[in-house]
Amino acid sequence: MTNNNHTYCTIVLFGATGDLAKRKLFPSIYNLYRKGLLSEHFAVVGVARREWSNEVFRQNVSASIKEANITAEEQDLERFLTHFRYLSLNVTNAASYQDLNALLCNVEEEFTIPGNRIFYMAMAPEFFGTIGSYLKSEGITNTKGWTRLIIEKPFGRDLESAQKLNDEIRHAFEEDEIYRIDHYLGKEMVQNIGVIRFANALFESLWNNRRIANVQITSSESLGVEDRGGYYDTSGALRDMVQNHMLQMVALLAMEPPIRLATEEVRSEKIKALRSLRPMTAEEVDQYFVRGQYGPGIVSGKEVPGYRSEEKVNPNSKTETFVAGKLLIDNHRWAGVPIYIRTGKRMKEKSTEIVVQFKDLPMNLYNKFEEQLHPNLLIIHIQPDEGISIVLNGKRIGASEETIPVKLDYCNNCEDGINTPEAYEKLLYDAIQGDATNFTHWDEVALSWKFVDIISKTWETSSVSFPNYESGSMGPKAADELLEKDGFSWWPVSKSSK
Ligand SMILES: NC(=O)C1=CN([C@@H]2O[C@H](COP(=O)(O)OP(=O)(O)OC[C@H]3O[C@@H](n4cnc5c(N)ncnc54)[C@H](OP(=O)(O)O)[C@@H]3O)[C@@H](O)[C@H]2O)C=CC1
Ligand SMILES: O=C1O[C@H](COP(=O)(O)O)[C@@H](O)[C@H](O)[C@H]1O
Repeated sequence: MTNNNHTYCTIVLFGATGDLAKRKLFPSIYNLYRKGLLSEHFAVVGVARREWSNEVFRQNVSASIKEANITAEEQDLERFLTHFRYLSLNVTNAASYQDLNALLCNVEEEFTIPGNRIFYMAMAPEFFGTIGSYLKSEGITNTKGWTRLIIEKPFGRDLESAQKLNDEIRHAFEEDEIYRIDHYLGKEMVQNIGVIRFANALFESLWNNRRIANVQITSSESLGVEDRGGYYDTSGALRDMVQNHMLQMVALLAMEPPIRLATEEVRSEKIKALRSLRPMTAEEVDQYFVRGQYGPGIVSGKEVPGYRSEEKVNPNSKTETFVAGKLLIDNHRWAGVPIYIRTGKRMKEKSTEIVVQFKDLPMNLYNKFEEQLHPNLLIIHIQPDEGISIVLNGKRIGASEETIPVKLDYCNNCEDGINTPEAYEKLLYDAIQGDATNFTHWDEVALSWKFVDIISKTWETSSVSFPNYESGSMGPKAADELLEKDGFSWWPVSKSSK
């Protein structure tokens, strides 16, 4: 064996016949393989109830790779598929875990894998605790190698249920063996936030309340709830997007520089940032947060139904499909700087973007005195465009001394021949390497739930008039008023600003 044998492992995929496995995980594993980031010493054992044979499983894996438009050499794909095994198993049946153990020992011998096992829970969260406890009680975590648990969202639906779930999985796994996925942390430009901040004197010296007027984070989606109405109607945008992805981006933007890039140092700074979020009282929720639900409208030229007419959604649903909020971070660096967030479904376009608006200069030498200069902006384009723009003021060409805003654009995903790896690909690779930096620590999860619980509890008990925004718009009017009260407005998201 070479020195890399610490990465030789078996991925046990619970929920191997499901949507996530098909759309994201199989294509990601294949991409790692074809890039040479996975040695031949690996195996994937798919687990689900369906009575599939190894052959049927492999056909499905192969189809999912082709559907993901990955160019696959037939021979290469065939070799890749020999690493896949399938076991029909009901995860609630303790006895069948012995079959799993036998199969794992088998593939470990065949592919010379030293007992390293990743358990990936791509299943409904109600099974996470059961699987965790059987993995331990049936001796499957008892191997000569390492064991790691990758766990999907949602991680609970409030602090109490998240705590219960965490206690259950902690019976079988130590905190440092648990990899809680937040796929936004695998996105190229989310990972770039740290580099932009900590590798550029230009920004780090300005990254404080003396220079920054406000920060805006938008994650808009043009899709509705698609076929996930059943799940979404019990969740809503606050739990689905704000508790995890949005607050993770806030933490990365607000944290202090870590002393090193080690997992525990980065996490500890993110935890401090989340701890500094100003908590609200129930009475203050409406002052700081706005909720919305989409009605019918037109998206990309097509008529679409309102949320309440979607499949598996209660026709009188009070579930929010849009959230905007104003967050304050009570520490020395950020005191007084509002961080605005907004996210929603069936909005005008799909775009995730961060805008940092710098404070105006104390006086304007140019233009007319009563006119403000255009504020300097740093825009981090997370998706679909990936890149950075900086908006500065320049001189209008010609004799006048007038200034005009000038936009400097860097496009990350425009480089020829470079395909940004899919978030899941990067996160799977990290988990195989044992790098948990881009996964969420329990303390981050707990602090995020603590922050959103007060909002969800207040909303559950108060009345609301839904729908309150048209599909294809940028959300309810109240979301604009949230900023107008502070003298600001939302900067347009990428496509509409070009
Ligand atoms: N799909 C997505 O894009 C995303 C999903 N997630 C999360 O990932 C997880 C999985 O989601 P998704 O793939 O969409 O869900 P699916 O409903 O598509 O898949 C569920 C899987 O669980 C299996 N399963 C269900 N009950 C049992 C059982 N008792 N024993 C063994 N296997 C069982 C099903 O297979 P079978 O019926 O054959 O038993 C199937 O493989 C969820 O936690 C979800 O929130 C997170 C982000 C995005
Ligand atoms: O976790 C989730 O994220 C997606 C949005 O992810 P993106 O990578 O497409 O921006 C969202 O649609 C889904 O509701 C939510 O569960």
